[in-house]
Amino acid sequence: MINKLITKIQKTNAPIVVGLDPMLNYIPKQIQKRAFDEYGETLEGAAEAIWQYNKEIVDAVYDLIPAVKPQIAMYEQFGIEGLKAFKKTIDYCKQKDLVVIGDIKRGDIGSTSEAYAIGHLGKVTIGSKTCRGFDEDFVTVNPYLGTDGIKPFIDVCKSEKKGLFILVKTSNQSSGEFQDRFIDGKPLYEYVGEKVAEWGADCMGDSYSYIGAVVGATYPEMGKVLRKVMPKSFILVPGYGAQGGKASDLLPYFNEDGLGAIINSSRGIIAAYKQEAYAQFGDASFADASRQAVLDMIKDINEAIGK
Ligand SMILES: O=C(O)c1cc(=O)[nH]c(=O)n1[C@@H]1O[C@H](COP(=O)(O)O)[C@@H](O)[C@H]1O
Repeated sequence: MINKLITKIQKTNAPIVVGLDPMLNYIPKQIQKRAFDEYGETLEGAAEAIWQYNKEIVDAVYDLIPAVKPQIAMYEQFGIEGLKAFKKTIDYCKQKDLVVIGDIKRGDIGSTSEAYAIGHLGKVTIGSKTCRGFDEDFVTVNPYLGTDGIKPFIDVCKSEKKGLFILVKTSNQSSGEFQDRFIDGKPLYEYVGEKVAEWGADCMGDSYSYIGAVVGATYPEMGKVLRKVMPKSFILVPGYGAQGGKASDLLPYFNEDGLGAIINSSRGIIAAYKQEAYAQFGDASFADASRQAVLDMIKDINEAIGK
């Protein structure tokens, strides 16, 4: 799947991923009304609204981008109905030939991680049959539990030809509380980066490992260091746009081959129509605003990285 991701990035000339993080208050009133008229102001109604919203956005942008990243929390808040919308979104994006990164941030003791890995990337055995649960192409994983919490995910990736993005340095304000702690002269995030490189070494695609990392756009100095610590790992870079990350800071996340990073924007794309810069589109053309925001993001990033 890492090879597909790279081929798609090259084809679209867009090292970006659109985050499908639907909150009800981003969804235009006309879509909410249609869903609520049919299903009431219920979990089902909300799930229908987020699915319809996602579908319109995906239809408007799929030809421009290599990948999407649905964040499961946005769906889980609506319980089982929300998870059904999560699955529908994954399947629809795969039909459109997009690479799907399930942002699930899981990680637990080995046996539990194995169940997460099976549910999201692999197949579960039921009697004489095997069935697929969510079936994303990549997932995000939290490495706090160490190697035995990560290994089941890697094993499933090996057999399924899928991939991971492991949290190394997150984009949020408090990420330094633990991640920047110095241990024997080195920050913790560097140890985690070294581990990602080690885990990824025997998981190579054609040019990059399918064991990648997450490094926030909001910490470019650390991004620069981590790029060198994990030269063969693709880096998923959230924090551009809504969290203040700037294109001009992103060059160090890329390797000299012009590859190695994929920049995420969620709110900045899916709720673009609410921003002043795209206000002319209005509620009715929210998906066109998202398309324009994707075009602007691609231009912004490619200019900054000299492409
Ligand atoms: O793993 C992630 O994607 C992630 C890691 C991180 O360090 N920071 C971060 O913001 N994210 C996710 O990236 C998305 C960012 O959304 P926006 O700030 O709206 O672009 C959300 O889905 C976050 O959960």
